[in-house]
Amino acid sequence: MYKPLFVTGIGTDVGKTLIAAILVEKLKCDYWKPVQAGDLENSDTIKVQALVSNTSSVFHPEAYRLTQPYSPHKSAMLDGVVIDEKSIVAPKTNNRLLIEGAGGLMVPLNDHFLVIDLIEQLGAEVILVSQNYLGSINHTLLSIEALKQRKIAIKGIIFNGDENASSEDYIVNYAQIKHLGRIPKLPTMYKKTIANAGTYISL
Ligand SMILES: Nc1ncnc2c1ncn2[C@@H]1O[C@H](COP(=O)(O)OP(=O)(O)OP(=O)(O)O)[C@@H](O)[C@H]1O
Ligand SMILES: C[C@H](N)[C@H](N)CCCCCC(=O)O
Ligand SMILES: [Mg+2]
Repeated sequence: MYKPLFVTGIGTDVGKTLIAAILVEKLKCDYWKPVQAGDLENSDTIKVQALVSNTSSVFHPEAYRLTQPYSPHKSAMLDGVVIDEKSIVAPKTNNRLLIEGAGGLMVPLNDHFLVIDLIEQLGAEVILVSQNYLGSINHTLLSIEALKQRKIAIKGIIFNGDENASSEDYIVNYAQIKHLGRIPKLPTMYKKTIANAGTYISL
């Protein structure tokens, strides 16, 4: 049986949800976002569901649905709840499960438990989403360093947006991880665009 795939990023807003949709469609796997902070009426689960065409992927309900768009520990506090990591248990499925985190790896879920701890708890392997901007080499290598320190398996890295071949080469050569592909800026967010974008990723 496959380990779950955990899609994390070098920060928030780097394109995890978009890339999760492309992967769910490509692999026909299930999708689960354990903690949604804010945007409940247009959650990441709703977005991915709207972009996926196949009918075998199952979209599992979030463990925590928080009303405010902040770091989950703060959103939880504002809603008067405390996220209990023991209650975040992967949904049962016979299909491969893709999990999307919130923000990057060191984002807190409560006062002692971070997204990276959740990846370990779930026994998942990681796909890291990076974007090319000035400063992104540092953010990317720090993320990889944290994963390696915990001996978390890294399936590879996907770059999102404009190409920067020299940065991408530096990162994969230095960190010795697999370049799984790059998703260009997509002009439209239709199901067909997402299905076609699967060809940009080797997995
Ligand atoms: N390759 C792309 N082409 C066009 N638009 C993109 C691309 N990647 C991301 N976007 C847009 O950028 C925004 C942020 O992307 P996305 O929601 O996937 O980020 P995220 O990493 O999932 O954020 P969060 O931490 O909130 O979960 C969205 O509006 C998304 O549609
Ligand atoms: C609300 C937002 N869309 C994300 N899901 C949460 C991002 C938390 C980032 C926290 C941080 O790194 O400072
Ligand atoms: Mg997202």
